[in-house]
Amino acid sequence: MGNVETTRGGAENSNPLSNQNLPPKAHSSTLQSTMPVHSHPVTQDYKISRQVLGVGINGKVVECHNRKTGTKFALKVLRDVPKARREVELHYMASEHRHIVKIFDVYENTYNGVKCLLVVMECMEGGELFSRIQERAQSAFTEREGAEIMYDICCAVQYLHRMNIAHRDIKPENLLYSTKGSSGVLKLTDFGFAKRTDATAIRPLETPCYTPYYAAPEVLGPEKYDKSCDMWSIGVVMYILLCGFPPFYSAHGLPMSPGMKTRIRSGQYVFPSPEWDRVSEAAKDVIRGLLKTDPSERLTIDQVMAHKWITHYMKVPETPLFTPAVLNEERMQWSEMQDEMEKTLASMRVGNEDIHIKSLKESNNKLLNKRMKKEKK
Ligand SMILES: Nc1ncnc2c1ncn2[C@@H]1O[C@H](COP(=O)(O)OP(=O)(O)OP(=O)(O)O)[C@@H](O)[C@H]1O
Repeated sequence: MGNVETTRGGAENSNPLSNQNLPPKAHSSTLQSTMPVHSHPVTQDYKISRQVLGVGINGKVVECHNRKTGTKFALKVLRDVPKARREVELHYMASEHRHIVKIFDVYENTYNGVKCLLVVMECMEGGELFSRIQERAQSAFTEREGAEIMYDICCAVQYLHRMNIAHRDIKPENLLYSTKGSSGVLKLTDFGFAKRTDATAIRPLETPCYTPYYAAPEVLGPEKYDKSCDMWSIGVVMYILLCGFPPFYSAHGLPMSPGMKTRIRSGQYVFPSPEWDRVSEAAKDVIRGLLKTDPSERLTIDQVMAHKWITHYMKVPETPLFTPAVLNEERMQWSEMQDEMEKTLASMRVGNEDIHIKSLKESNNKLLNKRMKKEKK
């Protein structure tokens, strides 16, 4: 890290290639916001490389170079469906922030009759957050560095929440460094599950009914519920950052047990010895506030940003942490941890999609109708 400068946490707009603040070109269409979308072939402006940077469930990310400047970018290829449009739109809206991966250009091109969205992003060459900490095995990784990282992540999330956008997929794989080395900036990416939470967001015409699989969003209201999912994720990332293992292990060092999901839901976790012995009480206080099972009790991003451990991260003790060593010891279990976090995030989202559940009266289900008639008698 080591990037404590005045622009920290603020928006930046330095790239001349950016279309932001420019009106859409004559041959471009626009999405819901002012995002310009080019309809000419992406290959006119960028040379696409065979180098695959990553593959996700929604599409491939490959390396590309701007034909005029030779600058390297990452190109995400998505099938042009409404969900992808929402992803690109919300990511673009937020992409001016220093700690959010920047989108430079968007194209809508058709390949073999399939409409695609092609998103040109800054190329994140520094790898994932925890891979970088894992590489630190030889030098001490301190609580203060952990606090600085959390400050950066929280800045990005505060920016999103103030724009009424919930990310809903904050996890270690979506936190990437811009470059290798100490000048790398940590940024949040992958808006595949992001959602607008303000009243102007498009909602179904009818009042939605929510299925509370994970918690009760109707108690909190959908807006706050979506944001509270991000807060839970921040809590998990912070916990791992300070010790190297997730909060909901069956027991540190043992494989994930089937009961882990239940424990996540009931919020059972501990701060085991020796990893947590020297971690400050202030850090544990933030984690306790973030990992509350009841989303209405969980800290909001503004509350976290006001907490001394985050605000005064430069005063946090420089206690060496076990994190790099534990991450190295437990490489094998990392993918299981990722799966479990993914499943939990998914269950939180399922509880709060804009799902309209038909009333029984609207049902065309013959069996159900038969049963209702029986019950009336
Ligand atoms: N801007 C970037 N620069 C470099 N690599 C990137 C960039 N964006 C994404 N990647 C790589 O591509 C992978 C997939 O990207 P992304 O997470 O955006 O796709 P996705 O289909 O939404 O994935 P997921 O399955 O995680 O939801 C990432 O894990 C990362 O390794």
